[in-house]
Amino acid sequence: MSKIKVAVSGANGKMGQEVLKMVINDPELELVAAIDLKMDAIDVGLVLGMDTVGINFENNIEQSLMRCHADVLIDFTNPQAVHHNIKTAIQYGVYPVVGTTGLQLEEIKEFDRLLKERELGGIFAPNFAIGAILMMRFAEQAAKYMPHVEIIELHHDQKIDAPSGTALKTAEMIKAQRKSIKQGLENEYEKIPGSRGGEYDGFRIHSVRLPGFVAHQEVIFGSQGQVLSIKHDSIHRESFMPGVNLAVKKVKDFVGAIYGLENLID
Ligand SMILES: NC(=O)C1=CN([C@@H]2O[C@H](COP(=O)(O)OP(=O)(O)OC[C@H]3O[C@@H](n4cnc5c(N)ncnc54)[C@H](OP(=O)(O)O)[C@@H]3O)[C@@H](O)[C@H]2O)C=CC1
Ligand SMILES: O=C(O)C1=N[C@H](C(=O)O)C[C@H](O)C1
Repeated sequence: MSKIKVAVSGANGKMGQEVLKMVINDPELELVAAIDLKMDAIDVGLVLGMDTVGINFENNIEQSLMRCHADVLIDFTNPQAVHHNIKTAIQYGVYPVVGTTGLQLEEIKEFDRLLKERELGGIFAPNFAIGAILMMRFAEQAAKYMPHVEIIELHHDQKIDAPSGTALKTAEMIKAQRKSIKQGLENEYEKIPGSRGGEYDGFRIHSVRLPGFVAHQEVIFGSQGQVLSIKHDSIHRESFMPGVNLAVKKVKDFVGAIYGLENLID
């Protein structure tokens, strides 16, 4: 069986480096490009602290995809870069697997249309950790019975977007399960603006950013005389790798955009 040729964008980032290791160590995958803006002509292995692997970092996605004939592009960049990278992948007939957060639902719909035009699949997953997928699923179920809810997500202090993609996806799943409720007192007020967090469909999302954290989320449900807490912790970025690996291996089975890893693991 031929190997799946993989290009990685955001390859020198925190997630990108973890993805490079995962791809290099999987005999079914072949790393064909490592793209990152400020990196050029340095062997990937040297940056990862390994032996050379024969693939140099590149900083121009168009030139890179034209050269490398990748099957799949894995993108972990940032909300500003990801749109262009996905469009470029589709243009070159490459299947995108996207972990970058900050994309709007409207943008994913637009990618769905572009992917279908080219008969390609694409996977857009705000979180690739199986535990996080279960946490979201359990929260979705709980919202039917305990509709009063708040989300607290906690991340490292290098994270640019808030709330996290995971918190937004959880909020969308909760919204689909309950009638909108404007939670809290009518006349509650904030002595410091933002104290009650961001509002989504009448409930609150709180974002904590501190050194020491990786990626964590707690969904808290409250009703008469009881609270239910559903919590997930990614304590290392390797937690995301089995999900990314699965997405790379399954993306060619789809046409159009798949939003959420849960759609791959039923
Ligand atoms: N879906 C999931 O399971 C997960 C998603 N994420 C998401 O992944 C994204 C990346 O996270 P993280 O690795 O922590 O971030 P980092 O900032 O560590 O990495 C992003 C990398 O992308 C580079 N970059 C910026 N613009 C481009 C471009 N146009 N082309 C190629 N590379 C570019 C950056 O370079 P420079 O630093 O020079 O700007 C940087 O090296 C975030 O959106 C985060 O929310 C994170 C973890 C899990
Ligand atoms: O930036 C991160 O680190 C993470 N981003 C994703 C998100 O925004 O949900 C996934 C995970 O939480 C880590």
